Amino acid sequence: MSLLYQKQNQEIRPGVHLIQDVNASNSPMKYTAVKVLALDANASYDETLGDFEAGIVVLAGKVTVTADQQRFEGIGQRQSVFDKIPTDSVYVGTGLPFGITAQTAAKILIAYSPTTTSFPVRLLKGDIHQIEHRGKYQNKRLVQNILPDDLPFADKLLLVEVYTDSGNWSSYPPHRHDHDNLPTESLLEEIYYHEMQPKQGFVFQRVYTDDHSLDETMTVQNQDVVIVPKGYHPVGVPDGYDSYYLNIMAGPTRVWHFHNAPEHAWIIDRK
Ligand SMILES: O=C(O)C[C@@H](O)[C@H](O)C(=O)CO
Repeated sequence: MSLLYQKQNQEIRPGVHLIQDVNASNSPMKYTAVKVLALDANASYDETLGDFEAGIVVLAGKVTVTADQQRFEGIGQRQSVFDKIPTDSVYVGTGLPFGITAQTAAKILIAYSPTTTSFPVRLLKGDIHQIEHRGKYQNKRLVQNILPDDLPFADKLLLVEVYTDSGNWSSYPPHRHDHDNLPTESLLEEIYYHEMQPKQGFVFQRVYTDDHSLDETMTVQNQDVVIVPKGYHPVGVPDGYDSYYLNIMAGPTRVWHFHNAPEHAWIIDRK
């Protein structure tokens, strides 16, 4: 089973390019799926959700999103994810149609999670995001929460953006969230959508379980996806390149309680 999905570029409608499409038909993921689209200016994409909720994240550019008779005009806050400005997103509940029209060239990520419980359509403006600076030494990262577990706007989906500067590590020390053992640990699948700056860069991501029955280390390039059905999932960023990733998490219960690998937990406690 490969956990790495290299970027594609397939024109699926005029001006709409499919960069990633990872779902239950081409992966072992049960709770999470993702689509990444690049839209030329004025291009449109639409879809009707089945038993899924979705988070439409405007990674870059400006778009108009319509959903359930609501219209969000000109949303999106940045030209590139590396502007590091919190962006706008739209939550769309189960069974609803939605449409996206690009006002400028745009890049969109659509995160999905299967559910039959529908929440109202909601615009998640970038300026409501909680920003966190985590870690010390070469373990520093900037976190922009889009749909964290303390915002009760979705049934399953959790969405977060993470910036890791050149030479640093994130999702580190290694942690897992694959045991359904609340309140200690929650079972959450996770999908990583990665970008790098400059874009010829690469990062390394390891996904492994305690018994090493799963232990893969991947070279990840711009616009690749890594799936984490289970296990620890640290990311290392080489010197000279900055990393961005967007995490989609979902599982039986919408709460993020993780377990740090005990042998590496000392990394957090350093003075
Ligand atoms: O803090 C980080 O480095 C980001 C990670 O927590 C990342 O969002 C993740 O792995 C969530 O489980």
